[in-house]
Amino acid sequence: MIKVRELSKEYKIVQRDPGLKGALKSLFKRKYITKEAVKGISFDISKGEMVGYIGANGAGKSTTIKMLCGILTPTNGTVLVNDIVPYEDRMNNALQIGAVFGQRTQLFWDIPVRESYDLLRHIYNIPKEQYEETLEMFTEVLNLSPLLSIPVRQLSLGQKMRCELAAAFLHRPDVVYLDEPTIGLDIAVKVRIREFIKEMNRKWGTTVILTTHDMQDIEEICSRVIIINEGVILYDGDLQSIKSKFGHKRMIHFDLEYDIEPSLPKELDGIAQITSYDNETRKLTLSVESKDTPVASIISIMMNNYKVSDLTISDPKIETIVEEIFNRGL
Ligand SMILES: Nc1ncnc2c1ncn2[C@@H]1O[C@H](COP(=O)(O)OP(=O)(O)OP(=O)(O)O)[C@@H](O)[C@H]1O
Repeated sequence: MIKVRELSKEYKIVQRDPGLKGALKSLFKRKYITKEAVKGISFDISKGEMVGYIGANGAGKSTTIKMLCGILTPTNGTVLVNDIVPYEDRMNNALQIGAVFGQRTQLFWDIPVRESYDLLRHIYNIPKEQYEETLEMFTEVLNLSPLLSIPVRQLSLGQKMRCELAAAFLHRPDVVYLDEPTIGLDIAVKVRIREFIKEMNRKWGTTVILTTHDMQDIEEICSRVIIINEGVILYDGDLQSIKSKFGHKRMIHFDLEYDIEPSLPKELDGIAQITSYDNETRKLTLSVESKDTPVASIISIMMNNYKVSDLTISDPKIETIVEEIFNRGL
């Protein structure tokens, strides 16, 4: 369904000397540097797959998604989505895809949500009966009824995101691209959104490509992940193998009572690593291999060495896993 071959994208960035002189100079003589954001990547995605497209900030995720959507034209390589070249046939491609781009809206800012949907119905030429049936289902699953009569600008982030998702799936597209659909949302809304995406996939076999920094989104929704780093694909395969290799890691966050230059107690040499320390908030984060030493023992050693006012344990962030894959290999 989606075929990506040797896909690259270079951005040309204007270089400007500082100050007014620099600005004036650049009006007459422009200097460019080239940034290669995506470097010859290839993959296939079959109908109905739900794929997590992950990587650190600036890895090239949005650039790839924009080429898949047809918003950007590649510098080299090709994309085919259902035999359509998205950047050459944007109109027909738009009919077969839906998209949610984090903070941007595809709804009309000043009119009630229901009227935006009605406009989308006309844009996508959705048969009236199908539209009403779909909207009724979305209203129930995403709890939209209190929101439909409100203009988008008056909605909270979570309410807006639920409305955005409904808009992306309203015309029952074959493929939906979701770029950070749960960013900044509380856990209840995240759960509802994840359930909705899974339900649409079950019901209509929608292919979903999801970029997110939230590992939980990936775990709940995707069985396959593609990891990109500096424009190159590092891993393409099932999530389970990544988890069994790297899932033992835990992050332990300590709130220290006093600001001291933290160093790892000797007993934790080779077992834990300090990944960050902020001397203003006095937050210290350790990463540990929980399969080697129980987290409880590590905490107890730390408590003997530092005055700790609070602590939390979390799974590693995607960035940490990607960094580790990058450093250690697979
Ligand atoms: N319009 C642009 N002009 C110049 N450089 C750009 C442009 N858009 C992105 N880049 C650069 O290309 C690289 C990849 O950016 P991209 O937005 O694709 O990353 P990303 O993986 O989506 O990051 P994030 O997780 O922060 O959204 C970055 O170095 C970025 O600075």
